[in-house]
Order: sequence, then structure tokens, then C-alpha cells
Amino acid sequence: MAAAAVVVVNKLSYCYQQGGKQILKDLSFTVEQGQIVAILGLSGCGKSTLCLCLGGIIPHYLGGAITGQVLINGRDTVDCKIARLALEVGMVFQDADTQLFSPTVEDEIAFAPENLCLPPERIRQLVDAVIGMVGINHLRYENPNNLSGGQKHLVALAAVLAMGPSILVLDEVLAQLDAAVKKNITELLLELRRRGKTIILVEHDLEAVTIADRVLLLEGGMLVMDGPSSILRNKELLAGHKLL
Ligand SMILES: Nc1ncnc2c1ncn2[C@@H]1O[C@H](COP(=O)(O)OP(=O)(O)OP(=O)(O)O)[C@@H](O)[C@H]1O
Repeated sequence: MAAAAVVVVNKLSYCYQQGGKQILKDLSFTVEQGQIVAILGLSGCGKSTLCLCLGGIIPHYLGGAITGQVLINGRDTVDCKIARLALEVGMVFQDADTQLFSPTVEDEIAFAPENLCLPPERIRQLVDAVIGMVGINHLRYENPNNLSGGQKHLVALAAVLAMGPSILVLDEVLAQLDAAVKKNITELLLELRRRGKTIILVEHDLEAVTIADRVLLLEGGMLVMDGPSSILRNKELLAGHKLL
């Protein structure tokens, strides 16, 4: 039996301003539970915009003109409250500064579980667990503002994992990590997939996305390729799309 589609994107088009430039053009695809899907494409092709649509940031916070449909675990992102969506989709933004606002890393990770009114002991367990998973115990009492770009992404990832979403949308989270940390986080993503999480990964580094089961390629806001990650070995095809 085929795995359930946890993300359904159906004829999605989007402009940031009514009547403005169309950024996403008639995108349709589905993602099954437990898949790692990489979204590739040249700078400006709409990868981050698509991520924002998947997490409901578009249209809930950024407005604009959206047509078509994005369903997350069967919920339409336009109709579903953003707080509800955040329990299903954990997003780490390309610019992690936009999602970090607490005085310490520990507080940042505890923030959402506290808002869910979880018991203090449970919150402490969750914070310890995700700090361990992401390997940031040494940053626990640091102010997120003082961290490097890569470290901020790790803190945002830990904060998202503390919410226990079934889907992760990670926008260039691996890009700024050094090789050893990148390897650890890659292994973590594979472990999360084994536990049934669905992961959507935007990266420019083709090497970093070889863990993906599937690759989607955007060009000028259009989906021009949707195939297995083995296409990453096809140098001619990649060069043809200016990815090499
Ligand atoms: N808030 C915004 N308002 C208006 N236009 C925007 C906004 N954010 C992005 N854009 C435009 O949308 C287009 C797609 O941007 P997007 O960030 O989604 O591309 P990307 O593929 O993620 O690029 P990169 O790889 O450089 O991160 C670009 O032309 C960009 O200038």
C-alpha cells in the first residue's frame, strides 16, 4: 500500500503583491510520509517562498495573492490557524534571526512547550532531549543573538523539534555548518526519517542533499523536475539546469 501523502500542493501560484510578479507558478506535487525531499534551484527561483507556503507563513503573515491549495496532513494552510499548523510543520527559516527572540538558547527551546502549557518537568525533559539530539549543550546558556549563522539554525532546529511536528521544512540549515556538525545533523535527519518524520530540505550544496529520496527542481517558480535523488549523479542533466 502506498504511504500517505502528508503534503499535497495543488496548482499553487503566488505573488507577494496583488498584481505583482508571479513567484510560484502552478506547482503541483505531493510528499509521502517518511520521505526526505530536496528542493533545488538557482537563487531567486522561489524555494524559500515555497517553504513559506508550506508552513502557512504565506498567506497568514505575508499576505499576497495565493491560488491553488496546500494541504498539510489534510489541512488547508489557508483555512487552518497558524498555531495549529505549527504543530504539524516545523520550519527553520533561511534567516533564523526571524525566529529567535529569547534571551538564552534554553529559553528559546522551552518557549513553545511553555505556550502549550506542558508541565515544567515535561518541558525540562523535552529541552534536554532536543539539545542532546542537535548537539548544542555547549550553547545552552548563550544568547542566540551572539551565535553564528549555523549555530542559530541549530537552535531553531532544536526549538522546532521540541514541538514534535511530523513534518520539517528546513531552508538552508546545513549550508553554514562546518563539516563535522553537518555530518551529525545529516545523521540526525536520517534518524528522524527512520522515526517517520517527513523532511523537506532546501539546499544549494548538491552533496548535502544526497540523503534525499526525491529531488524537486524549481526554475523561475515552476516545477521542472521531480525525480529520485539518483538524478543528482547525472552531471549532464544538472549542468543543463545550471546546477553545476
Ligand atoms: N517578501 C518579499 N516581497 C517581495 N518579493 C519577494 C519577497 N521575498 C522574496 N521575494 C522575491 O521572490 C523571488 C523568489 O525568492 P525566494 O527567496 O523564494 O527564492 P530562493 O529560490 O529561495 O532564493 P535563494 O536560493 O537565493 O534563497 C525573488 O525574486 C525575490 O526577490
